Amino acid sequence: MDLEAAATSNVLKSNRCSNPGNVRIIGKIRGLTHRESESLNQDSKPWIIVKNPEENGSSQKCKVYFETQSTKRDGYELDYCYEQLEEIDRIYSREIQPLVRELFEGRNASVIALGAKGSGKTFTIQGSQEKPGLAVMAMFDILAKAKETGKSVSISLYELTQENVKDLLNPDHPAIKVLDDAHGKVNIIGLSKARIMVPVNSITEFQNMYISQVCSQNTQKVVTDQSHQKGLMVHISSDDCKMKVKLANKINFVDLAGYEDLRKNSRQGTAPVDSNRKNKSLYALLNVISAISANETRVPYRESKLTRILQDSLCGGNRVLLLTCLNPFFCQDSLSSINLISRRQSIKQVLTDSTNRSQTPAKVKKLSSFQSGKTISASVSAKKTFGHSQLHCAAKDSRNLKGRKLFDERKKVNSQLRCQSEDTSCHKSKIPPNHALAVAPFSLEEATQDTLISECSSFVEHIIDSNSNSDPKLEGNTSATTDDLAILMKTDSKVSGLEETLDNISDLKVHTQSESAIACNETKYLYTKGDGSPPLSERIREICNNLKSLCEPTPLSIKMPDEIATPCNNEENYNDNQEPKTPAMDCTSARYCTPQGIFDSCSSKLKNSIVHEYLNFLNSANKEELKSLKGIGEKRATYIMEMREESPEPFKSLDDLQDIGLSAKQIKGMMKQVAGGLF
Ligand SMILES: Nc1ncnc2c1ncn2[C@@H]1O[C@H](COP(=O)(O)OP(=O)(O)OP(=O)(O)O)[C@@H](O)[C@H]1O
Repeated sequence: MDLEAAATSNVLKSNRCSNPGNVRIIGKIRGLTHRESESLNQDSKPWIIVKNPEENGSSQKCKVYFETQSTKRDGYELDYCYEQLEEIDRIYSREIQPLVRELFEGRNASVIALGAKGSGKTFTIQGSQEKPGLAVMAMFDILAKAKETGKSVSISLYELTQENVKDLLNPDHPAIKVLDDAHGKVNIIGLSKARIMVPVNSITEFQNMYISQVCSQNTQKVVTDQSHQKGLMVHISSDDCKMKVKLANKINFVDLAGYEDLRKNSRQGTAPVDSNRKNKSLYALLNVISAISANETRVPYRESKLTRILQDSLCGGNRVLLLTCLNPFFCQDSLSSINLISRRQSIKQVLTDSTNRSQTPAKVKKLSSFQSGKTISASVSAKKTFGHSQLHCAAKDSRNLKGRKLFDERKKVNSQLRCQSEDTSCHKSKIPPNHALAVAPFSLEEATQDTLISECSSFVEHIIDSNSNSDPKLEGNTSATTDDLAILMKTDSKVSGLEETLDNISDLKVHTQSESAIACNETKYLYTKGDGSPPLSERIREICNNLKSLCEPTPLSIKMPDEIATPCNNEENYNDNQEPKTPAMDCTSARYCTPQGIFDSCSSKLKNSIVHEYLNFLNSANKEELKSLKGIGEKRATYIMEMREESPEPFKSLDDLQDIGLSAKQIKGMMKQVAGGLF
């Protein structure tokens, strides 16, 4: 493995082992402006009351209470909250200085300011020429340390408007692209740092560059009233002669767009879609942080451009500081934002506690759940605890909250296989979205077979994933290409009875020309030469049997839930070289033996296939095709096209149709129309 690949491997390795303790959530009550302090009544009570850990005594957490809180709740929990009169210098020395120190020890960091409009985010992060903000203070220290250690410092400045990234150091440059390279590492293509280094020699030079660029964009902001997020990336690099690889660490400062409560906006008549877009980066960020805190294997970095840009600073042992800025006077958006953040804070706590208490059993449970094809894991069970409350609290706005996906248990179950293939480091299923549709949009037979093939390719990706986990040589190889598969094939040595099973799959001649079928053939090759672990062969058998059962008048077998949990060291099952036998049908359950049971099983598979193809259609059809569907007119079709620009596959389950304003009843009606049209 060359050095660059080794470095990439380390990045990917660190992506996997996140430490929940690395996320710190703090608050800051904005100081008063001159005008506010002049008009302030001496007798007026403070709106926000803070009880920091030292005052709390027994508690390690800070509690924030609001004077005008309508509901009697026990305050909002944060790690710490800085009061109105506390200066930014104090936040710097307590929160940022340690991050700068760690930056030079090889740890990335992200400082993200969020909160309502006018809550002091820009003032705290960027500051002004007279009163430098946290980023400027950090730069001062970074330059001094870089001089000491002989490292070079460069910066990138960007602005995110909706999902478009703009290079502030070179505003004429076309939109920046955020892409994965062949190793699954994020590349920000076109951003000044990536093209030309922008070295920083002095703090004045930096301050001029930073404040002037961001301020010029602020002027635009007033004109367009679009949500802008501003980001500063400070890169520290050094040439390691021995490794001949330029090592770089970075600290990010992000000033998020002002948070706007969706409920308030819908009451005021603002389109929920617009508000949703404004808050999208925040929701996506919180989802990522929740997933990292929960030690999830799949972290939804792809939900927004911001999380993609920050990906290598959020993952692993890197530090994240969420700074919640609060308005000193009543502000509904401040209340909503702290509510949102503190809920994540308690999630973080729940998950950290549960992870600490049962680290080993959790791992075992996760492994066995994967082997058994179930999605039960320690983190999932922990997630249930908060997922429920999240759903409850956001019930009214669930249509608008795209970021809710991570907390939606129903979706979690429905998208079990999809989640496997969506691991950030893995490639997605290779089926082109409109492949099946190009022939016949809702061909049941093809649809069903396609789903199974897709299941098969997802499964291949998971194997690659698990191989790279278990084999240190292959660690980080999660974004396997065909070449990577070939390497895996060579390294593996034994398998039993799988070639024939896979031959059966190819005999069915399902989409032999499609990329997904190629993926299956690769799997076959992989298993033939590979170190196929017994539970995997059991899974292949299951897929094969599913295919057979769909192509024959009478199903050969019906998979019983218990069967999946076959122990992996069962030699009787796996050590034979015979053709895999169709598992005997367990007739203890009358349900699966009766014609009714068999019919039910087949129809549920067909139903899933139709849904799958329908979603594929929505994710790939052109506007005119979309408009041909019941319930989709010009407006919805346009919105779907826009959604696709932000995310290539916005519809992952039927529930996602609620994002375009369809009710559950309408969705059901649409599906009835589709299924009814077949007969
Ligand atoms: N600690 C402080 N002391 C005095 N004035 C402050 C303080 N923090 C912020 N301000 C003032 O409050 C106003 C709003 O601050 P700022 O622009 O930083 O808010 P913001 O959250 O970035 O707003 P937006 O979401 O619109 O970008 C500014 O005029 C700023 O000078």
